Amino acid sequence: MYADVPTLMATILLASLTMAAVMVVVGWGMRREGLQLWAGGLAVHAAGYLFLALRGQMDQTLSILAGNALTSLALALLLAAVGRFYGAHHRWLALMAPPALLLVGLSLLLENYSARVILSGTLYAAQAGAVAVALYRRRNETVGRGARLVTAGMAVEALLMALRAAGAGAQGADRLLQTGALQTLTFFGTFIVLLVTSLGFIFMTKERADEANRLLAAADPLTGAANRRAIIEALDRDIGRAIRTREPLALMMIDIDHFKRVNDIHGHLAGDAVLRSLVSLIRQRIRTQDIVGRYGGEEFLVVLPDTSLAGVQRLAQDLCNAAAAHATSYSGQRITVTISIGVFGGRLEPGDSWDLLIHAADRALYRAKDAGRNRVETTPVLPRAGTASPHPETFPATLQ
Ligand SMILES: Nc1nc2c(ncn2[C@@H]2O[C@H](COP(=O)(O)OP(=O)(O)OP(=O)(O)O)[C@@H](O)[C@H]2O)c(=O)[nH]1
Repeated sequence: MYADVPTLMATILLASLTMAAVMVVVGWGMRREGLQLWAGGLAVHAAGYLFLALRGQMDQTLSILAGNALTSLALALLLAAVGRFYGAHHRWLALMAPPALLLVGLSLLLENYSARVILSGTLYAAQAGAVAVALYRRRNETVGRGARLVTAGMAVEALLMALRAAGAGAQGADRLLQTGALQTLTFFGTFIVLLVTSLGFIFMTKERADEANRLLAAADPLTGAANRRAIIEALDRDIGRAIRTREPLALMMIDIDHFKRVNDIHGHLAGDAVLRSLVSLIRQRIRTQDIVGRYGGEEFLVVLPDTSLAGVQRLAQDLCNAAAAHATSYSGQRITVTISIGVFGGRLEPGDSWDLLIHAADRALYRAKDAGRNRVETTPVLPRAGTASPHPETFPATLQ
């Protein structure tokens, strides 16, 4: 099936304009996400196709030069949009080099159709490939599937354009301008890529906003640690994994000693600063897979997957010493506190639940307080038998 080229061009033009309009609406007020740049790229793409489609009804040189330079500029804007999404600084000179190069090259090759297709196809392929590579490099920083759509779409576009250039090189014929299998393939391909990548980019911004909201909802606003619900959910999830893998799991319950005095002597805001600096002290010492969460006022939980009792004991003692040696500066005052830590560490069995672990760590903490504070107490034992639910009020709705 060979399709009529002007019809295909008009379809791409309309699709570009429609997607640009959709992005302007979706991205209103989100300038930093790059949606506006992507929409600008689509609008420029539409303008490029208008010049290309009007060949025969306008000056041919203008149609060729403007049509191709604008198409290349559109791809440069898409690359800029991806850069903006990741907060990178634009290197406008490098971005504008391909359209400028194309403009100069095509002016010199006006009489040679296949050379023009080879040049433009090669440059478009490089530009689309650059977008795919930029996204692929940042794959670990990206949440969701939107970026994968854009990466795949741009890789396909690069391939199509390379094919187009190679086809022109092989055929060396003016046939490409008319309807032909390759021509139809590249136009249909570009049409699909345009829709897939634009939707993918919208998903990217949406997924990132969702992730930011999710993190915000899971964080304790004062300290930035996971909030009570989030830390219990993390503990519950890691318990399930530890039971499956038979790896040990550890839990620390950390409580600031005589914290009431800090508030009474230095004020509540100074107390808040102490809480924040304790969390950063903990964070400096734990691994990336460990999670710290605020369980209550001045009580924190740290969940440590794949950690033995001996390992967590060393870490807890180190934390205890570090906290005692640390002073929080707050409006000219230097506030020192000590902490007590109750630790559970060991292997779990099917049926063990998060409230058992919290109960075990809580009991150890109680012993640490009882033994004079500023110390670590550990237990490898869970209060399994006859302990129905020591903290029934702490069940988050999602875990019931
Ligand atoms: N500044 C501040 N204080 C808090 C916050 N949440 C709870 N607190 C205070 O933490 C203190 C906890 O006091 P207690 O439970 O008596 O315990 P403690 O004084 O630390 O004594 P021990 O735990 O027995 O060593 C109370 O004074 C609470 O007001 C908070 O977000 N900010």
